[in-house]
Amino acid sequence: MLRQMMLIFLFVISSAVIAINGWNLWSSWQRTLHLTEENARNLSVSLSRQAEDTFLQIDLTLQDVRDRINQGGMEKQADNLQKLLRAREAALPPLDSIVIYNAAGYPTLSSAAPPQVKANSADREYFRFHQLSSDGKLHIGDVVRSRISGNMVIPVSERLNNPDGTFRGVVMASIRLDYFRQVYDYYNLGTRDLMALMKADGNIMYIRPYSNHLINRNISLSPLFTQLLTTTASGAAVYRAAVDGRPRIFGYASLKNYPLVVTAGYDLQEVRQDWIADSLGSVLLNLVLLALLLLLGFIVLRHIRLNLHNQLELTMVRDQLTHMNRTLQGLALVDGLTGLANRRQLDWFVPRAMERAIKLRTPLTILLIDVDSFKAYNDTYGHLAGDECLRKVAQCLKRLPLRSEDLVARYGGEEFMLVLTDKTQPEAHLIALQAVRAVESLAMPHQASNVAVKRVTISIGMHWQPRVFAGALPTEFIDKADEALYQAKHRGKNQVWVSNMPSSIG
Ligand SMILES: Nc1nc2c(ncn2[C@@H]2O[C@H](COP(=O)(O)OP(=O)(O)OP(=O)(O)O)[C@@H](O)[C@H]2O)c(=O)[nH]1
Repeated sequence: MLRQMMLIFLFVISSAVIAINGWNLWSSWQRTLHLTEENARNLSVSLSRQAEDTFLQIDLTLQDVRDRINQGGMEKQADNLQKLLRAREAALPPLDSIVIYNAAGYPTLSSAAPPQVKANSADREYFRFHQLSSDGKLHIGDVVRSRISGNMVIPVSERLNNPDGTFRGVVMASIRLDYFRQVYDYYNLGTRDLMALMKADGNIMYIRPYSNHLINRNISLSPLFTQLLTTTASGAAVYRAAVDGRPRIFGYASLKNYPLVVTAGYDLQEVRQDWIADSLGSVLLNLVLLALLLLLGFIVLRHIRLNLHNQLELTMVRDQLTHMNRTLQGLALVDGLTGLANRRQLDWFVPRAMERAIKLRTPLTILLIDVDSFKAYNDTYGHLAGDECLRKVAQCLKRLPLRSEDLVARYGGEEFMLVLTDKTQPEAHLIALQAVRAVESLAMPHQASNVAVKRVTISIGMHWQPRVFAGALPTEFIDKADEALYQAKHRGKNQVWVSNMPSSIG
């Protein structure tokens, strides 16, 4: 029972420790995910603001140049425009150059003097865009390598119109890609974490970690464009990056005024590794505590088992001793030849029977039984046959209708005694007569007997006492029965003689 309780206790405690730790780990992981999503979202919003500012400054510069050209023409204010372009380039760090192209695609004015005639841009995507589109909006083109500076740049441009609305050329400000490298490197991120500036159509403009072959790659099939941006302008989510298929915790934000999107993604595996490294200490500590608890539990269990084992052994030894004791007691109280109670038991029993009779005021009877002419039997049939004869007489006496309170015992030699409790005199007498007849009925031949039937017979001296009074001695009873036995023998044997009776009832 104790063992089962201990096992249940250990099971419950270990399950509770494991469950609590599991729960803690799970909530800690959920917290980490949530915090990382928050960080990613904040970072992407911050990057989008920075990009918004950068493009706004360029936008305003281009609008200014366009307005001046529209108002005063190109040729008249060429010098002033040239100065303006240089001043703006110097004032705006992201700028690589500002160039004004004519309708044929040749640079007519540039912040980088002198304008290179060879650097024709008529084939550029942004140039063709403005050639075809007359809406006059700011256009952010694909990343290109500048034919003026040789740098990778993002061309931001506006269309220039003749007074009649026909295409006059393009004013283009190029932003150095390197500028975004500087900005993005400012943030201390892991090697697999990712930041990207993209056009709203999914074209990558800048990506960190930088990879040349990813520039201008279109990832419009990424969940960012197919799902997330269709519902919210900014947010966070876990998905596989389109560029390398690695799962990341992404934050994303669209720019308010420009068709651009910024994402910042924390590598899920790195986040998990950091989280594991952080949690490992407490997990190990808990595991060690659990192991210690289990160890302690099993030591206690072992002690319980040993104690139970010892107790079991002690019980077995006790039972064996009790059994041996009973056997010894039995041996000490039983007559070896006949299996009846022996003299020792009889000596103990008679006073108890007397006490009981005194207490209950019931009669008590003693029958003293003697095998007739037994010396002659021994002499005739031998001592062993004599033993066998005694055994048979004993069995015969055992079969008498006695109660558990009565006792039949071997009194000594060829003599037996019957102690009958709570019997009326006729009842006791009847039992005595039954005993005499039963032995005679055994029909054991006894040629040397001086009893006429020439069989083994017994004589019984009976003493019946209606009341036993306090102070009476066992010997008084036995003596009376002995006297009666004497009478039975004297009067011809094979009969019962009742003490104080005038004649035997044979
Ligand atoms: N075989 C055998 N004989 C025993 C045992 N105990 C006593 N005897 C014998 O029993 C006989 C008793 O004989 P006695 O006391 O002279 O009396 P009896 O011959 O029976 O004559 P009555 O009593 O007058 O009939 C003795 O010879 C004992 O040796 C015993 O355990 N086994």
